[in-house]
Amino acid sequence: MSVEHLVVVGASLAGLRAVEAARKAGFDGRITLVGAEEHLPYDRPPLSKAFLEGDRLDGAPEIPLFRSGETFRHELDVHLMLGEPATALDPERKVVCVGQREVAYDALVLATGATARDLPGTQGLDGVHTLRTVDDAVAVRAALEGGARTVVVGAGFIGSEVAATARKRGLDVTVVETLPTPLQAAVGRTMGEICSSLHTRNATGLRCGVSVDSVEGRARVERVVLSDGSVLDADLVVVGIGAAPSTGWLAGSGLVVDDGIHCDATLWTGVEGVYAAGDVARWYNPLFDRAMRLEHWTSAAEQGARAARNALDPPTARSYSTVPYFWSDWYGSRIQFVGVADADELVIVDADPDPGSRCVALYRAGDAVAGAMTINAPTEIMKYRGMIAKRASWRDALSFAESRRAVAGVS
Ligand SMILES: Cc1cc2nc3c(=O)[nH]c(=O)nc-3n(C[C@H](O)[C@H](O)[C@H](O)COP(=O)(O)OP(=O)(O)OC[C@H]3O[C@@H](n4cnc5c(N)ncnc54)[C@H](O)[C@@H]3O)c2cc1C
Repeated sequence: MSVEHLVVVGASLAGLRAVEAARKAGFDGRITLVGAEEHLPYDRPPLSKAFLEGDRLDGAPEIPLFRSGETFRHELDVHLMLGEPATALDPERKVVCVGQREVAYDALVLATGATARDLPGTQGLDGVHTLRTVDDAVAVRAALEGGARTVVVGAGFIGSEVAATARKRGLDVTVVETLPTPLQAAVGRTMGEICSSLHTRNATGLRCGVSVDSVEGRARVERVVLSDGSVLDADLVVVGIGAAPSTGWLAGSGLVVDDGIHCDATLWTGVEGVYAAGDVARWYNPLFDRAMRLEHWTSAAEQGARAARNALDPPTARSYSTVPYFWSDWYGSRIQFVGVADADELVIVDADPDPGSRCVALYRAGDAVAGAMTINAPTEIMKYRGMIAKRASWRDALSFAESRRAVAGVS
């Protein structure tokens, strides 16, 4: 059956790319984009970076929108249903429920992303925030503008970026992390230690290997009590302890959901006409021969486009494979990572101890390069991404990295 109505649930990066790809592929049927937030699709990475720094005096930070409402309505010819979440999916009747309405589809792309995890016991306490949406970012930014003593819980990307921005504003900041180093889950312990030094060189307090016992205060947060008994005074607590895929509304739909919506290599859920993309999708990545769920900008964008094309024409569906890639900005340094960190060996090819200078590390799996991390070497990282995709040998990757070290050293 040919597709007359494409419905996309989740109006953010993956959902937007799905809509754009459908039109680019020449689809001239109806498209409906359903989004829980009232805002048009906007870009999340700036929310923990430039958006928190902004110095607009009118107190109205600009939302980093991808496209105007005009573009959605006229250029992309999309029917927008914003401000209300989809609450159920009935794949037998091919219907999505949004409030009291039923939206019938021929093809469906699920792009509902992820929701920030709360710190248990902090509900209802003013001054405690997660950072996932632009509304969260407005609240955090207002607190930073007020000069808050800031405690960040979790030294992952988002927590560390918030800490860097708060320090840039000259605020007193402490980051609390349960693991021995920041970013450990993503880049491993050794590279996590190098990331630690970015915090400590910038006078951010870093408390690793401890957890939060309680966050206390009357109506507002006043202090954070740690598992070693120490107490941090705080006006603002930003919780960056990860996100969970937004799948609750799919209960009873028959889709396989377990830490993400399970999909095959073509992003198909196994249910007729239903595909998934972005942070919510757990798909089989042929390049690594394993199922993955990524929370990275690049893969969310690419998956959105691929899922829509496949949903519109299942017989010609193509698989989506990728070398995972993310970046993060801390204190003016750009951290970039490609591939996977669970490797047999890590070699730090280049690590200059000076602040702001470059660092390059490679991860070996068997006799191939499986991952690479750089700090302040933006032109190099994509070379490693290409090598991982082509399954380049470890020897070749290492000799390339060494040759680049020589070049960087003399320039
Ligand atoms: C603060 C922040 C900084 C980041 N920085 C970086 C970075 O530097 N580098 C990087 O690689 N990645 C970064 N990321 C990750 C990147 O932004 C995400 O990977 C990307 O946004 C995922 O896009 P998505 O469309 O899959 O999901 P999301 O962006 O999470 O969007 C999902 C949308 O679906 C909506 N939704 C949820 N449930 C429903 C429902 N039932 N019905 C309708 N709508 C629903 C949500 O409200 C949301 O708008 C950052 C993320 C955040 C939050």
